[in-house]
Amino acid sequence: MMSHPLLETIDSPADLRRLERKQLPQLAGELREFLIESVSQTGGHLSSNLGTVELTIALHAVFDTPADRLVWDVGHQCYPHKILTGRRQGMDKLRMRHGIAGFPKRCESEYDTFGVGHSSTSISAALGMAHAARLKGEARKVVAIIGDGAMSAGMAFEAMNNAGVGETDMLVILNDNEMSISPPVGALNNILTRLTSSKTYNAAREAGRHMLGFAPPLLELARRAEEHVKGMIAPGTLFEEFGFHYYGPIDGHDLDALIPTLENLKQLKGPKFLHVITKKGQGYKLAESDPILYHGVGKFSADQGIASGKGGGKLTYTQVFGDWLCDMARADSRLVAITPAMREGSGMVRFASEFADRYHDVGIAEQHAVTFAAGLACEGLKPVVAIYSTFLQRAYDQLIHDVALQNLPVVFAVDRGGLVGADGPTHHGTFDLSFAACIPNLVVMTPADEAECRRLLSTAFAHDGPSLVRYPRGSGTGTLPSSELDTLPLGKGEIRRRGQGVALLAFGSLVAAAEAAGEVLDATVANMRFVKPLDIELIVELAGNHSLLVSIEENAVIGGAGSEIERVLAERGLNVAVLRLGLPDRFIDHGEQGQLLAELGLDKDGIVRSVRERLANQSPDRTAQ
Ligand SMILES: Cc1ncc(C[n+]2csc(CCOP(=O)(O)OP(=O)(O)O)c2C)c(N)n1
Ligand SMILES: CC(=O)[C@@H](O)[C@H](O)COP(=O)(O)O
Ligand SMILES: [Mg+2]
Repeated sequence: MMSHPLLETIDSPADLRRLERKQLPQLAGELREFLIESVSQTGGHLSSNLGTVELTIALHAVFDTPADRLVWDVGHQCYPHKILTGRRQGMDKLRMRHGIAGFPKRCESEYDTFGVGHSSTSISAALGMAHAARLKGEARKVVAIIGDGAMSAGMAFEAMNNAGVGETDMLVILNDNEMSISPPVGALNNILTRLTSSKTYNAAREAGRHMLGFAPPLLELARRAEEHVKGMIAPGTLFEEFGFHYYGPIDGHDLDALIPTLENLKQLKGPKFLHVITKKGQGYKLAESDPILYHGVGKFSADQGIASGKGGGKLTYTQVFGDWLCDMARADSRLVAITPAMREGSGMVRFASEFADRYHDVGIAEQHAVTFAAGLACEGLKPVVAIYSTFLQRAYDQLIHDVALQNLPVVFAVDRGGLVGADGPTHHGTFDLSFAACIPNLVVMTPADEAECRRLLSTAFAHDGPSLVRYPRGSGTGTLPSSELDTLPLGKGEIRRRGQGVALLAFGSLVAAAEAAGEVLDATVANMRFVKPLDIELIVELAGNHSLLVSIEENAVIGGAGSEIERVLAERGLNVAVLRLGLPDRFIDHGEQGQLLAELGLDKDGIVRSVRERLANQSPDRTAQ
């Protein structure tokens, strides 16, 4: 690591506030350099953090943090904030087991005012904090910092709608870098582009400094500034119509514009909206020219950049889905595909270019994505919603009310099911089997490997009703899918191995670990494939000739597939011992996927251990069969 003499003197924002204004550009330079070095060694979110260096310095310089509240949206741009709030040295374990989290986390620091990872919560949370401050008679300031992508979500507008009618003091900063993970979409993006590309923007960049940049007489100046900016940029922006006082756009990399503007805004009352223009990847040429590639990175060489694909890597489930989507689209013209702003992560880049008119990126709008799919299905199309498990949580009512209740044939390709690793508890997809299994009409499938994933996607597509195929982040056993679009029988599992006494009933990502454990235990191993409809015939058969049934799933053990198996057995009066293995009733921290599974006893050794312990404690009348 290079030395960062000024940055190394900053252990808290109070240290930063002691610096002279003229030292801040040097601090920004060192902070940016430190970010590139440290993220290249740990992996993490890079482009967004490079874009918020100056904004973060300005916020901590102007506001009295932690008494004043900074509320970051999504939180993937919070590394400069972490570094300046006493966690610089923790950056070498960023997102690693027992290291600091990749997102703001209340239990990690008093400066992390709101836990986050999902987008578009900041304005609501900040409004709540601002109301609380008013009710408690506390003079603190509250600032929400939200990106242009996150701003497109319904939740952000629900909060604006609520905040704009009152006089509650709060500042919303729109960090507009004209990017979501992929290029931004939608009408809001067009509005922002008009605001920032108008002829007056360059003038406004200068004017922003002059109008809000010098203090006395502050209120008079600010009032004039407000009117002036409003009139100069646009006669009435969308945000003003919501009841916010709109300022900007200003250059979010210019500390001389940011600091005086924030100082003045800090003293104005009511809901305020500051539009800041930044560049994703700022200051690191490679990330500036490919902010998508550098949005979320693994380890890489800071000098050389991310090595271009060498090929030969294991096929991921995401790629299996992406290939299937293109093949199925070619075979069936009714297929349309929808992503809520996750084109790259969901494996849809090729589909988007080959089937542009059947591809819909709806922005960060999971609820809309699902109901939009329902509408398409009503008219005879076959929508495929590609969505991360954790983000589907946002659209639970839409899944039930708009899709399942009307028995509409929408396919949910649910990626990142189970533990996702470094993103941690905000992003683990560990509840979907529980929340999907209880929905009538919905078929719920868990492929055991990549080849089966493709076949279950085809099965889902052929099914005349709602269906969900849930697969994990990364690769599985490496079983290569065929190029066919063949299907599997609905609600039928398979026996992978016949053994004695114990039957392991495994779902999806844990079938391979169950098979390995089955070898050690000489147990029967079933690949259950379907959480709904469960293969009841298979369960009854296994209950008849084994003394212990063990359900194994990468999902909350409460309400998951194992619970369903127990329910089926109880309903039929089958008295066989059941051990349910799955995720415990607590949130699982960040860490490497395999390591987390091992710690939770969901790898081969853990399964063997749990089964042996259970057999050792099992009463003799239940082990007699
Ligand atoms: C509810 C939800 N949906 C999707 C995501 C995935 N996601 C994380 S960052 C991001 C883009 C956010 O864009 P923006 O707010 O403009 O921030 P930027 O990446 O440009 O810094 C998306 C889609 C998420 N975190 N939460
Ligand atoms: C912040 C966010 O929500 C995304 O950037 C997420 O971290 C992507 O996860 P994957 O790396 O699994 O695509
Ligand atoms: Mg953005």
